[in-house]
Amino acid sequence: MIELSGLRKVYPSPDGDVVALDGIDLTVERGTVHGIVGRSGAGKSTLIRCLTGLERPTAGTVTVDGVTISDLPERRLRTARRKTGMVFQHVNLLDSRTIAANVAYPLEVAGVKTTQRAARVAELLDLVGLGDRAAAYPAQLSGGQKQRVGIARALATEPAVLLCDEPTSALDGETTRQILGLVRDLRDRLGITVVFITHEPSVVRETCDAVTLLEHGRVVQSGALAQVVTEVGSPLSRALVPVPDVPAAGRRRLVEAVYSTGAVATSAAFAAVAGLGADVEVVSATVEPLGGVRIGRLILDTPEALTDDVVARLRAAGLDPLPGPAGQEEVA
Ligand SMILES: Nc1ncnc2c1ncn2[C@@H]1O[C@H](COP(=O)(O)OP(=O)(O)OP(=O)(O)O)[C@@H](O)[C@H]1O
Repeated sequence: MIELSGLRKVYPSPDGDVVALDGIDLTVERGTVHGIVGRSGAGKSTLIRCLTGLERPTAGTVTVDGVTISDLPERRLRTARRKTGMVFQHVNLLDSRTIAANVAYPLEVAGVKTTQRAARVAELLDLVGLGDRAAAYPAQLSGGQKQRVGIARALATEPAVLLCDEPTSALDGETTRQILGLVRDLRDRLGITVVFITHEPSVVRETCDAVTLLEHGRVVQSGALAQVVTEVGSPLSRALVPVPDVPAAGRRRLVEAVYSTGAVATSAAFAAVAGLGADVEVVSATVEPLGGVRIGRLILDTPEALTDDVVARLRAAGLDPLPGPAGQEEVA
């Protein structure tokens, strides 16, 4: 559905070139929600702008729904952009227009006839749960309702892809959950492909089917959510299934272990840990619900001499263990 190949974007600046994207290869499967995470400046927004065609890559290709948009001339790009809807953190609605007229706007621009427009707008407002607010004005809506209008407007031209740039970061917890529920619902009902930029691990856990971590314009880790969280010691496993900090002082050798209840029940994992004996201490742990299973992450404090045995026994019990570096370093 979305194919990025060797995508590179360099911004020239008086202090030297800024490499925002440095050779990104990425596939986003049709009908999935794909999270893009990474620190500020990692290149997330640049990636989204390349997907919309607003930004021309310095090198590489961007293919959306079979069309290589990075090669298109400007005029054809304008039509191709209708295949991509965008939702931002702050919804820019036209205050003087009703909700219905805001959602109708992209249809007017696309030249859709008035009668067809009215039917489509009603359908879109129903889809986002605002069927009864068509005549309201933006000032009369809550932040979450405005975001729903933004989503309806983004879907007006029946895009194959919905690009979401931090759409929930200005919303409270409950409203965020409702908007994330709506995004999943749209994926299921419309089969739309969603690319979702976020800073929040909980948003990825609740919404994404797959996730990509960017750092300095490069892909550090990418894959199905269930897969990346069980890659013990990986940055996405640690970020998405966090455990409380382990103070380094007084520790012996730390062993990190991960399991999924898809393969090992928590009771079996705990029994394996208990079987290691009183000399092995659990210093931090969590069990996080994720995609219909639960993911457990444990940090064990182990006598140096027992480390190999602990690793072997945890592995035999179906956990993925990773001994930390010898010495006092943290692995949490
Ligand atoms: N128009 C531009 N001109 C010059 N440099 C830019 C431009 N846009 C982005 N950059 C630089 O490219 C790099 C990636 O920026 P980008 O905005 O894509 O990161 P980001 O991951 O979206 O960050 P944030 O989470 O803070 O929005 C940064 O070093 C940024 O300063």
